Amino acid sequence: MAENNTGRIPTVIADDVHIVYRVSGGAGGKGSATAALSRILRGKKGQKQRGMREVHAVRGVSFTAYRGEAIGLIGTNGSGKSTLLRAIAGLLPTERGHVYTDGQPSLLGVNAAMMNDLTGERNVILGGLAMGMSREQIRERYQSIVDFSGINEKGDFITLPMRTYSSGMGARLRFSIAAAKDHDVLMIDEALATGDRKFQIRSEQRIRELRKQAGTVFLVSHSNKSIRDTCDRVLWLEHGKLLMDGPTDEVLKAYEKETGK
Ligand SMILES: Nc1ncnc2c1ncn2[C@@H]1O[C@H](COP(=O)(O)OP(=O)(O)OP(=O)(O)O)[C@@H](O)[C@H]1O
Repeated sequence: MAENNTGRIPTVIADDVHIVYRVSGGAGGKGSATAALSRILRGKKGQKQRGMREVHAVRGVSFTAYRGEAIGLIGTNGSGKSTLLRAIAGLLPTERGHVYTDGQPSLLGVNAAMMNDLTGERNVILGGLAMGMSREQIRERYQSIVDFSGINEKGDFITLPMRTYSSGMGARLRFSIAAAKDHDVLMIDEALATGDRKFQIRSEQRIRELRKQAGTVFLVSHSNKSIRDTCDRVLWLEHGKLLMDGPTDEVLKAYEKETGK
């Protein structure tokens, strides 16, 4: 993208973005046996289903993110933070409005796909390949990824299947693989909350480095401290709407006043 007249380079532009989920939910709930049975009885996939419910998760959000910025996303549970990130990553279609991005943003969520039956070691290789690193780059960075994750601090865990890891260990490994690469736009969804404090400090340091390498980082977190330590700008979402967009201190102060935390 071209530089604008302020000299800053935009990396993500969200223009009046609306995201709507469509959920088929009968009286028994979408996961129940009766709901499944009624879906089968209703027939083919393409048919319009009765009882389809809409969740308007993001409602007219607009902002521009620039290179070198670390932007925190805050808001109470269900306010639309993860949905907005998934739309920026191109994983969800917009109902209305547009998202423009410079390059392919990488979304790192605590649920990022990893193969639980494979060892941590194999997952580093697969995860690296999935993020577009070459085999050579993965070989070069392998040890620093493992060291950064701290997985081997208490024994040789990296050669064990990932299903034997605690949720914090899995999240740390995912973050370490993603952070080994320089990203144009890196989006982190709550990854920091699952690691212990020592790991959080290391990841915050890495986020600051990624920013220096001219990328843009988005961080969804319920930890105001993580946001304060890493972000210079904060977007506050509530009920899918952008309530505030401004410098970290200003927005967090208003958020803390409103929510009491
Ligand atoms: N897959 C889905 N199908 C239907 N509705 C969904 C789906 N995912 C999220 N929602 C709904 O969209 C709204 C926004 O959810 P989202 O996960 O984006 O919020 P969030 O701000 O990230 O919440 P949290 O802080 O709890 O992680 C909520 O009302 C939620 O119920």
